[in-house]
Order: sequence, then structure tokens, then C-alpha cells
Amino acid sequence: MKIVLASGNKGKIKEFEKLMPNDEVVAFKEILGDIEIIEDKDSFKGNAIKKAQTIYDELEKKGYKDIIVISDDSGITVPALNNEPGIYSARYAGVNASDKDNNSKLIENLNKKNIEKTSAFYTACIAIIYQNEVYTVHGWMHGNVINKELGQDGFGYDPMFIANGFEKTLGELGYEAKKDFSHRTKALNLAKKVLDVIL
Ligand SMILES: O=c1[nH]c(=O)c2ncn([C@@H]3O[C@H](COP(=O)(O)OP(=O)(O)OP(=O)(O)O)[C@@H](O)[C@H]3O)c2[nH]1
Ligand SMILES: [Mg+2]
Repeated sequence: MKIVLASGNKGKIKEFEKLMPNDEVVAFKEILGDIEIIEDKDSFKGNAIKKAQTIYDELEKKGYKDIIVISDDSGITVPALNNEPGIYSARYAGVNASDKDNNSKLIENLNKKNIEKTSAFYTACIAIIYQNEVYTVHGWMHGNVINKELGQDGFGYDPMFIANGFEKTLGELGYEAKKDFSHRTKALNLAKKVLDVIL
């Protein structure tokens, strides 16, 4: 099955490709080139729908029919920091912030409150659009964030996140561990059930 991924995040694209080995997953950029989508909604769901709808509409304009578009809006929420960065995770340290910049900002804000470790969770909302119908599903992963980066694997905040039941960060454990219980895996398992019904 050919699925167009409405994401420009290389870490996410890699994860989707691994999670859907039997499908042809194509990042939108390969078909449409660069498109900037302003994520101005107030929820993961709102932004996920906006990303999927924008790409779906552009593909339709180009004559693509019966296309399945999937998007992912995700982020990490730290209750001890007033639920920051949440939907602003990708731009916590500013509009064009790198993962490194965002991690530094999170470390800085944890240190300001003298927090070495505190509970946190990831959310992923996946939106699916097929034949102009929109479907959304969510997945979560709970654990703790720490005020330092450990390990090189994963992307984004993974080197700072220790999932419940583990001693090491996702940056140290690597993707093979993360893929069994991540927010994205859980949301995608639900998305696959939706696809089974609608296709
Ligand atoms: O360590 C992480 N492991 C994860 O599994 C994960 N999932 C999300 N995130 C963070 O949340 C932002 C999403 O923002 P986001 O959904 O707007 O994505 P994005 O802007 O990077 O790409 P796009 O899909 O919108 O094109 C990302 O940049 C990351 O910082 C993660 N960090
Ligand atoms: Mg984004």
C-alpha cells in the first residue's frame, strides 16, 4: 500500500518506514518538494489534521487519486514545567531550533527549578486522510526526563527520556527497544486498525 507521509522530520520518517515494512511509505517532499505548513492549532490533533489535509489537498491538485496521507504531530509534556513544551516541542528554543537547542532549553528550565528527574510523557496524534475523510488516533509513552543527555540514538528529546520500566534513556537503548512501546508505535497500531476497516 502506498502511503504519503505528511512529515519533514527525518527521525519520524525513519520510524514510520520501520513500523510499516510492508507498505510503501513516501515522504511528501519526494513528490511535492518543500511545503511549509504553519502549525498554529492548539492541540496535537489540530496540527496533525492540518498537516495531513494540506498535503492531501496538494496531491489532489496534482491529480493524485485514492491516496492515503498520514501525518504525525507529537511532543513531550513535562507537568513540573507547566506542561511545557507540549505542542511546541519542535520549536521550544525558537522557530528554527535544532533538537540540540531544544534539549538545551529543556535542561536549562529543569535546572532553574533544581529538577534532576521528573515525570514526563510523549504524545503522538496520527491523522489519516483517505477519500477526503479524516481519522485521528493517539498514543502515549510515560516516563521521566532527566537534566542531561545520555546516548546518541533516537531523535529529539530521546537522550533525556527514560521510559517507565527502564533504567536507561531512549538515546542509550536505541530504536529496537523504543519501537515496542513508543507513543508513535501505539498510535500507529491504532492507525493500522483504521486502515484495515476503511481500505
Ligand atoms: O525524542 C523524541 N522522540 C520522539 O519519538 C518524539 N516525537 C516527537 N518528538 C518531539 O516533538 C517534536 C514534534 O514536533 P512536530 O510533530 O511538529 O514534528 P516536526 O515539526 O519535527 O516534523 P513534522 O512532522 O511536523 O514535519 C519533535 O521535533 C521532537 O522534538 C520527539 N522527540
Ligand atoms: Mg512540525
